[in-house]
Amino acid sequence: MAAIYQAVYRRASSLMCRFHSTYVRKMRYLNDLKEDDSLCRQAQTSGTFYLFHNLSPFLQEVGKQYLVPQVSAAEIKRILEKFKEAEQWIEKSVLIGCSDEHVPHFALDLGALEKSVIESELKGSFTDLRKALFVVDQKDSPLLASAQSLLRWHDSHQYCSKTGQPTQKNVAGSKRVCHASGIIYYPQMSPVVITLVSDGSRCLLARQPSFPQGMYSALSGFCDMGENVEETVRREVAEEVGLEVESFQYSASQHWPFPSSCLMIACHALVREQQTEISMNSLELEEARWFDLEEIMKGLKRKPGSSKQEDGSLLPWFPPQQAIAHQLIWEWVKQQTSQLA
Ligand SMILES: NC(=O)c1ccc[n+]([C@@H]2O[C@H](COP(=O)([O-])OP(=O)(O)OC[C@H]3O[C@@H](n4cnc5c(N)ncnc54)[C@H](O)[C@@H]3O)[C@@H](O)[C@H]2O)c1
Ligand SMILES: [Mg+2]
Repeated sequence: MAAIYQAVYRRASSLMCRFHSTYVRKMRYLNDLKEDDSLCRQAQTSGTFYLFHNLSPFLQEVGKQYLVPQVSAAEIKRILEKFKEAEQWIEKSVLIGCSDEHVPHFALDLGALEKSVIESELKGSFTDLRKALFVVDQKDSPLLASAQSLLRWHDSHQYCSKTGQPTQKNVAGSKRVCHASGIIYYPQMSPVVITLVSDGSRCLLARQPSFPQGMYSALSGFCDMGENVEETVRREVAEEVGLEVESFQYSASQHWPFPSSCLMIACHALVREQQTEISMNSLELEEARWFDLEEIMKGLKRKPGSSKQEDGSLLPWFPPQQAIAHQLIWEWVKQQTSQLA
């Protein structure tokens, strides 16, 4: 009966979908896969897989490029048969998207299997995400970041925090259930605000002790429970550099996988021209200072390796394109240069 119902449902939704755009149809299909375990299990047999090993994505180096291969289900099966555990491993995969033609994409972490065997079979290597995000084509970075975040979430939510019993994932990996308590766990992210403070003609960038040498970025901070974005912006700027935000404007957002699954909410904030003296919180930051337009333009042209001077000191450089801080700095430059024009 259930099978007949599902077939009728699929036929009805495919008829309805004819009137929808490619995007709408794709989103509806992904949602169906999340809701319907048997549909998703079937999709695993025709999908493609992005492989990870202990949360490091699999890349192939071709010439000077790093590619993120999509491995077919048949290829995965062939490799897994070497370990005699094929079926069990496919079950661990999580749905991360699909093509316009509805070929589903999954991410699969083969962390417990011998890394070198998989690497030599597929001619590539598992690469730390902190490197991978910055060497692959820019269109692939968000996919690797969100896939790793979802895999990490599953890895750290194997047990119910109330009963201590194992939790079970649905086939798509969009939730986990504790059958003892009935609690459903959904993947979580932490909202973080990243703010580029300006006094009208300069912008404020800072260094955390953990940053690579010479790199400066916009101020960032996790949202506290109950706060809205505006309150976080005002609090973080006050806490970290002792300034009061007068006005702020939302710019864009980005998923960021470090330290684990952040939703970065990027904003521009203005402080009063008369109140620009920085009082830095040295528990969080090792340096915070104002930069004028010329310094910013020079810093944007520098790469990490090119910032060292002959006397060993480092000239400032800023986060790469993949980080939303980069976009904030460019928006500020555009706004400043349009004012000058
Ligand atoms: N993509 C980008 O351009 C970009 C730029 C800057 C920072 N970031 C990210 O923003 C994140 C937050 O920035 P921050 O370190 O300045 O935050 P922060 O100023 O709030 O300070 C971090 C501290 O906040 C506490 N904290 C509160 N809630 C937390 C949570 N949910 N998870 C972890 N720690 C929590 C911890 O004590 C931690 O040491 C960083 O992890 C960093 O990766 C991204
Ligand atoms: Mg901070």
